[in-house]
Amino acid sequence: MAPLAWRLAQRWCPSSLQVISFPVLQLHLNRTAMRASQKDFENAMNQVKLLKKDPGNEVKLKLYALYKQATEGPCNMPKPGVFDLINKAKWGAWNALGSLPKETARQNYVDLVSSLSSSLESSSQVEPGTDRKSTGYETLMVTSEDGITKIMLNRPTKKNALNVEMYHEIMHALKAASKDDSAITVLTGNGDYYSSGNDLTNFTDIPPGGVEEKAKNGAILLREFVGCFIDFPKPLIAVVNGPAVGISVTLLGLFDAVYASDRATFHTPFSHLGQSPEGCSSYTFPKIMSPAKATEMLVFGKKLTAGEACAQGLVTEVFPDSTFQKEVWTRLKAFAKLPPNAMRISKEIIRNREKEKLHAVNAEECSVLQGRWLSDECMNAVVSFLSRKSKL
Ligand SMILES: CCCCC/C=C/CC(=O)SCCNC(=O)CCNC(=O)[C@H](O)C(C)(C)COP(=O)(O)OP(=O)(O)OC[C@H]1O[C@@H](n2cnc3c(N)ncnc32)[C@H](O)[C@@H]1OP(=O)(O)O
Repeated sequence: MAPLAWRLAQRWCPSSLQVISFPVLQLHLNRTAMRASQKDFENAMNQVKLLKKDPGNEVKLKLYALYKQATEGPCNMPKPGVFDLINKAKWGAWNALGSLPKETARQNYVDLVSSLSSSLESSSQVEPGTDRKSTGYETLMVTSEDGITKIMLNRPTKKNALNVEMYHEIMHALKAASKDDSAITVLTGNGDYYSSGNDLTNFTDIPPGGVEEKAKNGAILLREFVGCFIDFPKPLIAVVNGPAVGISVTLLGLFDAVYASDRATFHTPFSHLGQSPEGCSSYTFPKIMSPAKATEMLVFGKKLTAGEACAQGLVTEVFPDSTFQKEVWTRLKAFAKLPPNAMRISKEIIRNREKEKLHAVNAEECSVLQGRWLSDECMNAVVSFLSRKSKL
């Protein structure tokens, strides 16, 4: 039997559509809207065939899954048997997209192909300057157009859990976005989740210095990571496409606006995990929603619906999932046309008053968490998840 990689390579462009030779320039000029048209989608399928280099199995599975979701909707195949490795991998990737709307899948497919085209050198010419894609990210899809830099968490099969690489890549993408010519920056998730929070396998890779060194390194990384959100100079908007857990929720207190699908939920189960709040939430949440409501979330782990989170001020506005992407991106594109320097300066005035305090809170939270990570309560919770005994 041919190796898995080769057999996937033969199937990664699942369309039977004929190759239509639209120039790549047309693809970019056609993209007057953030949402991909059917023509963009077809162009992207053709682009895939022109890639010179193999993008690897993980990407090919993503392409397959997004294609199926865009054309057929949620996974409708029965789960293949354990020995049917190829179809099981494909089924897993498609199924992980959950109820992601077809239009969003189509847009994500186009974005993914576009980022591949620039990173893997398509054999076609890409017109410079019309549209920019950041390259080289393993865990993110970063695009920049219409004055908006979109940073999309891109580990849908792991519910966009943040592994160590993703923490670094987000910091890198934020630093790049702070200097690019976009007016606003958006963070969102690919697939059915916004993010399931810290990747619990981050706890498994113990360095020679043991668990103490691991906890110390984790606290240093977390402090730097949250610091990037505190200092981010442009309007930063969260487009919460689905459930959000842990650090992906706490960070929302540092965003300038939070738009959520009515499918989204907000869950900070720190006590269940033997941990404590981060992302400056011990300071921002009581201010945003009252100390008692913040306690329900951060201490007792109460999960909020999008409507509840909006009523408590954590979320700016909730949209029906069926129109979420359309309504939010229309609004964001209008915001992105506002004078960028005025927006930056207004944000600075609001944020500067709080910056010193936020950095101090961040430092304290990281130091407390460093201790929590060494506790039996935390270790037991992580082992329990990793040995598949528990889920939220
Ligand atoms: C530098 C360090 C900084 C640390 C900062 C600290 C932050 C604190 C937090 O963020 S606390 C929150 C931690 N998150 C969790 O505890 C979530 C754990 N995940 C779950 O409970 C569930 O996966 C779920 C409820 C999110 C989704 O359940 P569902 O049944 O819909 O899906 P699966 O469980 O089958 O998930 C699909 C695959 O994704 C893997 N996965 C999901 N979330 C995580 C995660 N947080 N860490 C690691 N892996 C995760 C899951 O294991 C499945 O993988 P598999 O297909 O290989 O089995």
